[in-house]
Amino acid sequence: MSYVSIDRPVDGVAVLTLDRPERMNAMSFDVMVPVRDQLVALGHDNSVRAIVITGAGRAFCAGADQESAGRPPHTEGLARPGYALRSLDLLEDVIGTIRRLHQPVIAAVNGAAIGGGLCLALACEIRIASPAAYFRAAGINNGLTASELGLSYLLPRAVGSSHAADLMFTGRDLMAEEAARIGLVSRLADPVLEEAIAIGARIAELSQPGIELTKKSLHAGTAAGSMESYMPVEGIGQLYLRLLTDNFEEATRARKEGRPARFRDDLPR
Ligand SMILES: C/C=C/C(=O)SCCNC(=O)CCNC(=O)[C@H](O)C(C)(C)COP(=O)(O)OP(=O)(O)OC[C@H]1O[C@@H](n2cnc3c(N)ncnc32)[C@H](O)[C@@H]1OP(=O)(O)O
Repeated sequence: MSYVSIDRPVDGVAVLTLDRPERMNAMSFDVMVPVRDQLVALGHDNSVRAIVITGAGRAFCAGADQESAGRPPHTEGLARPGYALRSLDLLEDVIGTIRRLHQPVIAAVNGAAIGGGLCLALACEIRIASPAAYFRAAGINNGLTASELGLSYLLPRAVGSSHAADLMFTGRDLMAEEAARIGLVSRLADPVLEEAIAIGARIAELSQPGIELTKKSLHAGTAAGSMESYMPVEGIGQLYLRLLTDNFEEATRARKEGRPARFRDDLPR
């Protein structure tokens, strides 16, 4: 039984669906090990230029699996704190994998995104939501800390420290419209998956190294100590593509000729 499916609805775009709707796509080992492995495999597939993550059924992802009976696989001989840590390691690995992929990842949030599900959405570079979606920093409701899987790093950067604190201290539900208003998601769309695939298709048309370097600099720039120290790094990326591809000249020609640019990323000078 596989709880993850991969589709290729259009050239260059892969859709990974968490597919355990009866458990609201909660993050059990048997869901998240294949999620991690499939993401790594998509990362090595050069025909995939953008990845969409969504959930089957009513939820995007209900966070940590609260119903798994017994011991997760590969944890024989470990006491409970030991296998709880292994479970966290796996989820952190998924979040880190998304950030390390060279392709942009788009969260198509179709319903509840709770606890780790919120973190999964936040790890994606682009988040869009269905009007039915809602979000909850649920760790605090479960007697734990709301800080998990990068939330205290990612959420304030997405919505600002005041909104992040409001959500993390109260564990309240953030409905789709408010999520769009405070910038947690960039668009609301119905059907959300169709819109996410269209965004992926647009990305797939563009220069691949340009997109890859943009992803790297988006993350490095967010973490940089100062704009002045970071601008030269951005500049090196620009120069690298300017010197190694013909894309800038092609974009200029295309603009003058009133046609879409045809980027070729395989032109060594
Ligand atoms: C490191 C990471 C930490 C974390 O992620 S902490 C956060 C852990 N997650 C949660 O606290 C969420 C708990 N779940 C809920 O609050 C609600 O559920 C939802 C908001 C997700 C959905 O509510 P509704 O639409 O009313 O559906 P329903 O009847 O509660 O759930 C449908 C079925 O899904 C199962 N389910 C829901 N969440 C989880 C989960 N996290 N782990 C395992 N199963 C879950 C339920 O039990 C139920 O199943 P059945 O129909 O057999 O009663």
